[in-house]
Amino acid sequence: MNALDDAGWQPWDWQQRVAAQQPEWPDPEALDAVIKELAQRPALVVAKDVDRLRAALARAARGRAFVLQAGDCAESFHDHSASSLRAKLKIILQMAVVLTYSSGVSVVKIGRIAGQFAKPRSAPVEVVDGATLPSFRGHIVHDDAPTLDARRPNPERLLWAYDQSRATVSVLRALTEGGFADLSGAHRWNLDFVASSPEGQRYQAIADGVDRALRFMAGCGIDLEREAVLHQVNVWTSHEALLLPYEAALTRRDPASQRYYDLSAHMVWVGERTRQLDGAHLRFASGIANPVGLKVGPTMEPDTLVEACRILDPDRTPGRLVLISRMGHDAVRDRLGGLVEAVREAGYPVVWLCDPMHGNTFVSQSGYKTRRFEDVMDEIAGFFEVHRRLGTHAGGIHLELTGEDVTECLGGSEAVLESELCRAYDTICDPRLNARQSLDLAFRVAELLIR
Ligand SMILES: O=C[C@H](O)[C@H](O)COP(=O)(O)O
Ligand SMILES: C=C(OP(=O)(O)O)C(=O)O
Ligand SMILES: [Mn+2]
Repeated sequence: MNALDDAGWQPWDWQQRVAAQQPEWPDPEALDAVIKELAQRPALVVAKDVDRLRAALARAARGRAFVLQAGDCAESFHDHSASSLRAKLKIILQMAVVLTYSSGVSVVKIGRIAGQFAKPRSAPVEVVDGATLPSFRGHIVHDDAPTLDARRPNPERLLWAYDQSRATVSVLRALTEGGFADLSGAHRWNLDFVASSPEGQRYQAIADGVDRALRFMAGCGIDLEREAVLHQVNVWTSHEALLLPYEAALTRRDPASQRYYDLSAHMVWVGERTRQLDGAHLRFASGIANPVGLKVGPTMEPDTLVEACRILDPDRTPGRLVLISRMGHDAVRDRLGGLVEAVREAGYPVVWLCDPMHGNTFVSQSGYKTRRFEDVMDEIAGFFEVHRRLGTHAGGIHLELTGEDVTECLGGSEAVLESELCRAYDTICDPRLNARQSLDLAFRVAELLIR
């Protein structure tokens, strides 16, 4: 047992462990100054809302809700207009309506948003146009331009990421609490370039159905104005807790409960590349009261996963731990079952999500990092098959998507072809599903949910 296991947890004690995937900050004093500044800034979310998300996830752990966690691979400092945020929100709301309308299951909506800036990478360097450069690690670290100068880590960016996250949280709140997300407006969420497509028209029919249901309820004497659930929607925030100085600086002790909360987001997760049992990331995540996600890839062994559950959720609290399977479509049917069984036998009340993106990435002949829609769907289908066989709950999906009309993933009903990837390949990191592919996926997942 490590000496740390006996001591009380502290927000900075992860520093006694090895932290993988941290940038090499050229000026440690400048980083310290930024951390001190961040620690003085207001928290981005409040502990009460973190607890509400945990309660919602506890319902998913009991099989009573389905989680939709979605957003960019990496948020960008160059693209955070209210209109692109609105488009992101629209597609998430549309997908949730499709899932709930078709299956009757309530959907917990979580954005990869308002803090999803830092990226772990497989290799420390990349070659761009013949030049060898430090790999791009997200705008919270450096710029993505392919020059040595742009790729130098700059700690000031932690403050810029905080500022952008704060603005994003406030636009999100205005949209979700100010009428935009009212169910009676479900027609308005159809994005222009989606509306005339087959998926858009299929969605339109559902929005008509929602209207009819609302009229029916009003006709039965239910005062719809007073039903808050119809007018206010929660879209919780989440990101990978990768840059531990940023996370620790925004970790605060709740005066009521005396527990520590990472108030940079409602939920954070530990990635596939930083989930070492004796590493700094698990140590940090073990002590915060937030719901915590853990990516579970194809090399994970059942014993290791059970030990990670013990570290992250020793009290077996429903809604605390979210296991995000990202096996790849060709491995999910072989690898997932043993892990689900081991966790169940050990008695951890986790929520299982399927991330069908990160195990299915490849580089196209034309040099674009991409994913096939059919592989993504096949991994989700395999995930449902495994849970159905074991009698456990397929708790949700974790996706990289955007509300924009991009061409980053191949296939889908509009069939993006390899030759078209160059038309609108706008991501700064991994390829995202575009709005039509995302809606198409929601219809297909709804069919899996009701089967
Ligand atoms: O999600 C983002 C990760 O940084 C990414 O999947 C790793 O990609 P890489 O293998 O290109 O580094
Ligand atoms: C890096 C990511 O995933 P993973 O850790 O599963 O590779 C991610 O979700 O962006
Ligand atoms: Mn990614």
